[in-house]
Amino acid sequence: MDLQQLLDNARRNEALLHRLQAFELQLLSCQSWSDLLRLLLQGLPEQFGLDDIRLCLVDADGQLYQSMGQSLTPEQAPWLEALEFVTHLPQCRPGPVAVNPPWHSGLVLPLLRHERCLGKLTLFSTRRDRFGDDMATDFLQHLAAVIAACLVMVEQSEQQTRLALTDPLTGVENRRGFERLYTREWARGLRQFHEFAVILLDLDFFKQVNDQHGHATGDRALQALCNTLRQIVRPSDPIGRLGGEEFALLVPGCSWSQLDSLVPRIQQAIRQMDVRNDSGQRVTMTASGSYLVVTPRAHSRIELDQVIRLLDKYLYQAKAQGRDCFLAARPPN
Ligand SMILES: Nc1nc2c(ncn2[C@@H]2O[C@H](COP(=O)(O)OP(=O)(O)OP(=O)(O)O)[C@@H](O)[C@H]2O)c(=O)[nH]1
Repeated sequence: MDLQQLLDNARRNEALLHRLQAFELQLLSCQSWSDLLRLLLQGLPEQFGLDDIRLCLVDADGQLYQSMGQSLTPEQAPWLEALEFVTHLPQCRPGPVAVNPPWHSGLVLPLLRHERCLGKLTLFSTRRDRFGDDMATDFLQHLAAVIAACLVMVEQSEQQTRLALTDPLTGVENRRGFERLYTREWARGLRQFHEFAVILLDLDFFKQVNDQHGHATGDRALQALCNTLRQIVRPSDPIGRLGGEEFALLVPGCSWSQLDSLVPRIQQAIRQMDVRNDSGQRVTMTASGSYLVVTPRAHSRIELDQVIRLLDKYLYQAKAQGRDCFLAARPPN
């Protein structure tokens, strides 16, 4: 190799190093799955002229997939399909890998954190000479180590966010969490011209349950209520605890006629809940509530607070009508 070639190589390496350093800074500023996955799936190929990348992640208990699913917006959900989740990954060494057409060269980088393998990143190119046996991979291994650290960091940050949005007793969304999902559903409804239902419900005579059977029984009743609701709606349908014993359900794509059959099923399931007091005796429960269908419109945004205020009025009437009663609310124009 002559001097000119050596200089050219050195310049190329320096440029690559700068790009890697800039990319690492972007990685380190990621706080959510949305930031990190956008950077890895879109930024990495763009900024390094790669033809494709594949990210494989170890997710033994499905928690990682769930955490990403909860955090990404419905529009970002296809990113999950672009990732590969495995329960176990055999040790792999960094270096070139055999690839199938249309790719002509590939490089695999294990994502290691404190000697634990979190996954692997594979880079693909249509150029045969892009990833060869003689290629130095130390820069890229460093990048892989930063990616691994960011995966751990973002997972922790997402856990904190989740905790801040979750009701600790029942595990459902708290008011802020429910509001966030309502806002997301409103935006989705606007884009896809679809409606969604909101159901507000409140356990009847709950103070008596606490007074007669103790607070622990009351807590069990609230947990049983949430488990019951979870079994009736789809796993992805948001359930929120808005306060004490007041809960709300958001049911995407649910029409008035579907509510006509869903609401009685909810009432029936609550009547059948198996809540026991400290002596093992069954405590029967009922709930009252109100419901409406929200149709998002571009010109007038209806906030969750407005919906809940309206539903509260009907809930109050339902209670006044003797409880174990759900009323349809007249939606705002
Ligand atoms: N066990 C338990 N009780 C709670 C919790 N949060 C609120 N409560 C109780 O919920 C009860 C609500 O009572 P009220 O608002 O009078 O309503 P109610 O007795 O259900 O009467 P109606 O709603 O009119 O049928 C109060 O006794 C609160 O102390 C909780 O996390 N655990």
